[in-house]
Amino acid sequence: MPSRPSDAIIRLHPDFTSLQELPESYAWNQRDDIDYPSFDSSAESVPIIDLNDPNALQNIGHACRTWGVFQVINHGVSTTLLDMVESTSRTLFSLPVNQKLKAARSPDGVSGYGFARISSFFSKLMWSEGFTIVGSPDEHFRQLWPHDYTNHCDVIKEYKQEMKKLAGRLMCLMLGSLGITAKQDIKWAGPRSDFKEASAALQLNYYPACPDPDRAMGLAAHTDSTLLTILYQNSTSGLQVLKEGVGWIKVSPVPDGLVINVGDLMHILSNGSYPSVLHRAMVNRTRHRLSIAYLYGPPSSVKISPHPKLVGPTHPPLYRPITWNEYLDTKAKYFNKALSWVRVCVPLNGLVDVNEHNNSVKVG
Ligand SMILES: C=C1C[C@]23C[C@@]1(O)CC[C@H]2[C@@]12CCC[C@@](C)(C(=O)O1)[C@H]2[C@@H]3C(=O)O
Ligand SMILES: O=C(O)CCC(=O)C(=O)O
Ligand SMILES: [Fe+2]
Repeated sequence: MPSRPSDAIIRLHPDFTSLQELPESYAWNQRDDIDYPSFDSSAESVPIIDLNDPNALQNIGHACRTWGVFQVINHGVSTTLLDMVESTSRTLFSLPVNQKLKAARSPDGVSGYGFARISSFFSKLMWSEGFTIVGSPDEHFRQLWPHDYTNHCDVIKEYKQEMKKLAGRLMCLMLGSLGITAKQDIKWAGPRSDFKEASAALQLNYYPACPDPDRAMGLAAHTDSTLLTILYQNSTSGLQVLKEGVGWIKVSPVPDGLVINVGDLMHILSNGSYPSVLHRAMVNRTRHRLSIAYLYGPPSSVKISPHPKLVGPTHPPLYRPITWNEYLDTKAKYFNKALSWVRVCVPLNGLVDVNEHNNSVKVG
């Protein structure tokens, strides 16, 4: 037993660069995660959608229905900004462990440095570090870089602003492809349909190079509790998505592309038409990997429920109304079974939700 709480934190946050071999606590057996075959992009690949394409709305609808994930190009976010946010993230994770721990996420907090939140559902550790930003990054960044935090804060603030614009645009397209008009049908979209009151979190993920990548896990399979997630990944591949009936498919990085995941709240809002996507991150032997997830949801007071336009006598509402915070609490308790807990009717195709996988059992 560690004698002080800080020992426990340090034990869980090793200096990855000093490890020449994979410690047993990081060695996953296949059965520890969702066990399906993996394919590279030559088998089938996640759709890449050009937002300038006149058919973007239809293409997005098709991708959401069949994949729950797609990549976008020509999205309007500048390469310079993407480079800057990547550089800030890399600088952050390169700090000495003791410095990063000054901005550690508190046990009951959301923001700050820490290991993957979903770790508590697994007995094996994940080969990654994370930093969550909810609201302003100022306080935590001042702890990390007492003398020059302002530039890094500015980069994060600008990135969040640009992501919010893009997320609003994607909401209009995703809802539009379901026959829902943001302006008329979604009250909280606001008079300009810009979803100004939306909430969001930014999650920086770092996956160091790993001596034994085949036995390690960067981030275990999960769905995001969001309406949608916008993920930037650097040029090292690692993200995989589960395609029902096929297996794990690699999402290869596309220059300046952004990955869009359908989250659980969109699954609920669409009454199951757009299923949230199960995804995970694998690691690499020689190259580190960085990803930056913009997790986007409704304002805290808004209850998300199946949209009335998608509900009728033959399509009963499958989920009960729930706020984002209530859903996050459900997720923290039931993990990948959270959607089933919000379900009001027995699924038409059997007894479990499409995303419910029996992987929340402690292993090892
Ligand atoms: C808004 C949030 C979604 C998230 C939990 C959080 O409060 C902040 C971090 C998010 C994240 C990122 C990595 C995967 C994930 C499952 C996790 O453990 O933390 C998601 C959470 C989520 O979408 O449920
Ligand atoms: O690193 C990745 O590719 C996935 C990250 C992710 O799923 C998340 O932050 O929710
Ligand atoms: Fe995710």
